Amino acid sequence: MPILQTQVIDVLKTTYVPKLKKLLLNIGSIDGVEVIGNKVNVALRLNPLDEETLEQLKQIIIQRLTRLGAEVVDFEITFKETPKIKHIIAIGSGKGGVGKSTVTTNLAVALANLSYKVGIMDADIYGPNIPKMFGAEQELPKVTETRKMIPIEKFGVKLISIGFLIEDPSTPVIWRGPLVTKALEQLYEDVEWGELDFLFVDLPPGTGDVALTIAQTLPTQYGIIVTTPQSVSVLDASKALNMFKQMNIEVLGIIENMAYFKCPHCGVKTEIFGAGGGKKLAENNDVPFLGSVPLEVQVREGGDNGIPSFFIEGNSEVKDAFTKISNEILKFIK
Ligand SMILES: Nc1ncnc2c1ncn2[C@@H]1O[C@H](COP(=O)(O)OP(=O)(O)OP(=O)(O)O)[C@@H](O)[C@H]1O
Repeated sequence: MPILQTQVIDVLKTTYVPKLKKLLLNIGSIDGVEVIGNKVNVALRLNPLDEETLEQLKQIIIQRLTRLGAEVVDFEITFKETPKIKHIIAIGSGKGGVGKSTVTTNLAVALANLSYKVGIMDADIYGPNIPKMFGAEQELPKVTETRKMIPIEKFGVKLISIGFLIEDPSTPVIWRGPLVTKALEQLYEDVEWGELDFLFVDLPPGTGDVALTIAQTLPTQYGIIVTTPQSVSVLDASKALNMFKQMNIEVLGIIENMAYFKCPHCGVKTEIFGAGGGKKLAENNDVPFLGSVPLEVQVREGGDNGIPSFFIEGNSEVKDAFTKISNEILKFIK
């Protein structure tokens, strides 16, 4: 019986990579398969692998193709270049609307302002807000000769978002499972990030598929949780925190957003969403409390007008809050 190309592809699709316990297709792609009589040529493009794992992987493929009748198996393996990023920090929240994108935006510009090389990957593919927060909605990333996207640069931060690539950001993206995985992989791997000190990943709210995919496809080291002081938000935030822990992502800490409102006329502080929820969450879980950000009209206006509130003149409490939180982060990682 002649060996069919489709049979070889089926074998490759169902091959697990030893040690990593991932399917071959989770760490790369099949570039080509050629069958000439009993000889099979396999071309693969993979994430970098150590020599031992690569050798074991080849042996597994050879064994399985031998069972199909192959007598000679030749490999042509190329490796993907992985981005040169020192620290990947995922920003999550339990509930939507607590200010996760606002916090991501302002932390990124605060660190860029300290001369760090910073990027944001907007992984909120169901509601990408980062382009709007940076006033970059009309931008379209250029593509290099090697088919990599060049991030849009605003306020010293490199940005990639699905929002740049869909025609109408108000139309919800209704992708599921494998398409989401592919899109997230591309938003990370097929981007000319250059060298970065920090890549912030703005996750969708909650503990769904995207967060899991990020943990599996990106070498995410750290997580930050954003919550309001309100008890429902804190309860959901604790689920997000546990999700990070289960995925072996080190929790850098909790940020409490919309912590209080200071009346611009009389200076009285009102704790609209209650007080201390974020701090308590941090204490109960033995993770650092990174700081509080006040509720301010300028923050909302900045988000709507595409100017990060860190840059708004006279907006010192918010700027101070983000400066302090950035310094806390830098204490843990540099
Ligand atoms: N500290 C703040 N003061 C005033 N407005 C704020 C503050 N933080 C966030 N906002 C506003 O609240 C709204 C929601 O914020 P944002 O989009 O950052 O939340 P999110 O948690 O990323 O939401 P989601 O992920 O559900 O889309 C925005 O209009 C934003 O400008």
